[in-house]
Amino acid sequence: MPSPVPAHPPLRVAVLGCGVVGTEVVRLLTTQASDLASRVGAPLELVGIAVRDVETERDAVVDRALLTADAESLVERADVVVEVMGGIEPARSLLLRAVAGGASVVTANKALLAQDGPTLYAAADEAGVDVYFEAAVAGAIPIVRPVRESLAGDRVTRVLGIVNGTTNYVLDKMASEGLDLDQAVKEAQALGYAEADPTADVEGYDAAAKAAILASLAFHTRVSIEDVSREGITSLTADDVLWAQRTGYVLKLLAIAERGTADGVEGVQVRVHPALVPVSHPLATVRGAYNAVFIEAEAAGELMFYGRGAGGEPTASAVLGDVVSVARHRVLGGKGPIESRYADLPVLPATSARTRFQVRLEVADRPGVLAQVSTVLASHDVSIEAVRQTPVTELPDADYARLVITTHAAPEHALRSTVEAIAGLDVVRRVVSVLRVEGA
Ligand SMILES: NC(=O)c1ccc[n+]([C@@H]2O[C@H](COP(=O)([O-])OP(=O)(O)OC[C@H]3O[C@@H](n4cnc5c(N)ncnc54)[C@H](O)[C@@H]3O)[C@@H](O)[C@H]2O)c1
Ligand SMILES: N[C@@H](CCO)C(=O)O
Ligand code: NA
Repeated sequence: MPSPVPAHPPLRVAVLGCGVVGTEVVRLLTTQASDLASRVGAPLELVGIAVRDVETERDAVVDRALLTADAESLVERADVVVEVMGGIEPARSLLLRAVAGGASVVTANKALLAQDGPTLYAAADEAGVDVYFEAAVAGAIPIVRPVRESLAGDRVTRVLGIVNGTTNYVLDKMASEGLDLDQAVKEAQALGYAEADPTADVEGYDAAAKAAILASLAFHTRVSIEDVSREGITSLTADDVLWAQRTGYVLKLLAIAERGTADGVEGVQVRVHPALVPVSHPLATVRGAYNAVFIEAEAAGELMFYGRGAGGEPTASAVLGDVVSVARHRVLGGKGPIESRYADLPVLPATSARTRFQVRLEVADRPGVLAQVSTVLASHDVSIEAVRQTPVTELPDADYARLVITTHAAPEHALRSTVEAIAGLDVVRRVVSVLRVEGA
């Protein structure tokens, strides 16, 4: 026998946006209504769905009578506002209006939070309502709550994540099926993983937004998207993917936030860029649109959170979890955590990061070349970990060889000047690529 639904008055829920995620949120709110009511202690009554155009064709689960183009008045009739429309405006104004009117909010909008989250957090704190955003980072994976609550007693030192499903899907398809970047992006769009403008995915903006949110939570410091050094995957070639495989790595777009020092100052360093991950590292096994976040904390040690990072249904799971939490607070009292920024660490320049690198070169195939290249590395204090030289067998007349050099950790600025000096050597025909190695 299902337990009887307690006699608390219904909580009014408004959903803003009815696209990939919104449709699934509406579906779960509708089909799981009875279980959700039991878990919350009150029925969740869907009072409206804000859309751009009420005439647009919709999934059958969406009750057309609930559609409205008037999002402003909808938020004023709700106890809980779910924002899944994306973009900065009008999402920001609508959420501020919602909290000012006493509603708690749940949002999947990492772009907004990474750009101007603190304005919303402050307004919600002032109004005594909740802001929950589990879906904003790594879709269905519980990561916001673990970092902001479960790890609140520990000292996080590093967060390393695959937090963009589209780019992971694209890189995986390039490696496993030889698709080119554009073909793979189209597939990711069709599957509902990509942002409205997939440039946000492939140029790393989406991952940078998530990196900023994770860094803020993990290090109790305000980090905005402008603080994140960012590089996307658009300059990666099929050849880069192939050479990664040949040398024992997998190419991934990583979001990295870590404690560090620059000129004796302790702070945090936050960056997004493609990186070679050794095949033996847990992050190398993350395929398709899956995401994973690897956390190092002083007492907990290493933790990895893994699951579906994109797609309507998985993202809606995270949204609904938040809806239940904020709704429970309405029924039972209590409130979720507020913004924690007491540590106020400086955000260090990207050039202060120390990483390993893999440099691929085309060099003259004659004696003494390797010695010249390694002399340049040594004179810049960059230490070599491995070198691999391969003749160019597919071009019988080629008078050059391929050289792949993997370095030990070196500061980014040292590596840049080293590569410049190597490129200037007569025996070097071309610097083909310079990629960071992470997770080793
Ligand atoms: N798709 C995913 O896998 C995923 C995962 C995690 C988070 N998110 C986030 O969830 C949000 C929604 O993503 P999506 O993939 O569902 O996008 P989408 O483009 O499929 O849906 C957004 C919907 O909101 C509507 N909308 C936009 N502006 C509006 C306005 N001013 N008034 C009324 N309706 C408006 C659009 O018409 C569209 O139907 C974004 O913030 C996105 O970053 C998406
Ligand atoms: N476009 C995003 C959606 C999930 O935030 C991705 O590909 O990961
Ligand atoms: Na999540």
